Amino acid sequence: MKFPGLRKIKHYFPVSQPKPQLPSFEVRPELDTYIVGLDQTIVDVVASVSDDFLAKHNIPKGLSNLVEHEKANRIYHELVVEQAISDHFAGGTIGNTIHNYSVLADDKSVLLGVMSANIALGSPAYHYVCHTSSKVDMNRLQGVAGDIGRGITMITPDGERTFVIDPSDMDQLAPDYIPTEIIASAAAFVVSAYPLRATGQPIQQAMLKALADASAHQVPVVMSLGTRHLVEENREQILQTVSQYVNVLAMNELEAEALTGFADPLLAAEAALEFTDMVLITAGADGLYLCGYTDDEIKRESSNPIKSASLADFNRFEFSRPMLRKDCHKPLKVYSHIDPYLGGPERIKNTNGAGDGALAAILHDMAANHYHKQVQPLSSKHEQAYLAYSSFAQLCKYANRVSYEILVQNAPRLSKGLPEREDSLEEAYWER
Ligand SMILES: Nc1ncnc2c1ncn2[C@@H]1O[C@H](COP(=O)(O)OP(=O)(O)OP(=O)(O)O)[C@@H](O)[C@H]1O
Ligand SMILES: Nc1nc2c(ncn2[C@@H]2O[C@H](CO)[C@@H](O)[C@H]2O)c(=O)[nH]1
Repeated sequence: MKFPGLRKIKHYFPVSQPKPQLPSFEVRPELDTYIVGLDQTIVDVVASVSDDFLAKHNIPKGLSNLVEHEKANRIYHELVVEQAISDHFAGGTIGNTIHNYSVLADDKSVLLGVMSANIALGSPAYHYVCHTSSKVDMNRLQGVAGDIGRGITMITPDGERTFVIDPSDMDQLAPDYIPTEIIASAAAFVVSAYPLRATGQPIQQAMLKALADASAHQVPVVMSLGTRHLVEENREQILQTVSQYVNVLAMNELEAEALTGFADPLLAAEAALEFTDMVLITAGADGLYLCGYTDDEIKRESSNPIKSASLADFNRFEFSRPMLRKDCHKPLKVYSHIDPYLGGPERIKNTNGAGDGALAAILHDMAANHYHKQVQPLSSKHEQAYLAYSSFAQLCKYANRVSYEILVQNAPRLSKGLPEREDSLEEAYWER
């Protein structure tokens, strides 16, 4: 476990102690710190297209559109003929998130989903496996006869990405392949709302089983919302699932509006905190917001400039550490916001996965807290039951930094961790 982007070290974080056992790629619940993600396994087929191409095929821009196999095939072959396809990347919003977690934390994660039982060279499954970190444990995947999903990722000249999803066998994950004992010892369980649109498919039951397992074992549940029209079309079901199971909700500002009715991210976060414990809202060129709860008795005042927007002085207590609402004697809502790192890259060719990257950073910090608590249970860092190692403000810095890295490398999965020298983000970030 690498330390998640540090300020000045005040607490001992034992990362250099050698592990007593021989290393193993398979997760060992009693020994390892890891997170578990459940996803529809998807390979992203990346192509450059014009806005006219989207209009011609009647594809709403910026969204993830589930289409029937015939239509996806027609579009795919047209792109092949036009030589518009530039790459195949492993994708899936949670696959990306846990891969990025494993790269950032330099530690293990477990992927639950399906995989083609026989992988042919150049097949979607082949590309998926080639582009996934070896620290992502794929031993728990369910083998299927057909292909994993194919997500045609169309990048328009403005850098926006639009998906056409051809599911193939990606929704065949059965509840029998949910390993309760692995989820029970995880530092967090992460899932997206996408399976909720796979009506009548086995993955819905599998997801419910995993959510129930995580809740039963007090494993924090993290959910990302996916795409705006998914939220519009399944709003009631999502609200019910979030209220029942979810501790950390991640979404962009469009999804937040579809869920809460508020276009303003702070008001959307305030509303969402009525049914979950922490909210990450990414807002493109406006940066990101992280909001949640702390106990009024241990709140910490920010030394950053105090900002007002739709809520007055909203970031006043952003130096507090997040807690579950149920663990606070007197819950206080805390809000933090950050502008894009260095104002964002000079030129953005592809925004795909920037939000997933931010969530991976939050998960790293949550897992670091879990790790630290296991090895330093008497540390003052654990006098209260905190959800993360760092403060809201520090989490924002880290998440924002990771999103930037995804944007500059034009791919949703990190190929390497953040530069060592930036393990102290403070100097590198704030003084430029
Ligand atoms: N145009 C931009 N300029 C500067 N920073 C940006 C821009 N777009 C995105 N970012 C950075 O990336 C983060 C996440 O971006 P965004 O809100 O687009 O995520 P998203 O829509 O959830 O993405 P995805 O679903 O593809 O993962 C932002 O919070 C910001 O830090
Ligand atoms: N699981 C899942 N991921 C998706 C879907 N549509 C787009 N994505 C992924 O979202 C990622 C970007 O956030 C891409 O890498 C896509 O593969 C979907 O329907 N299900």
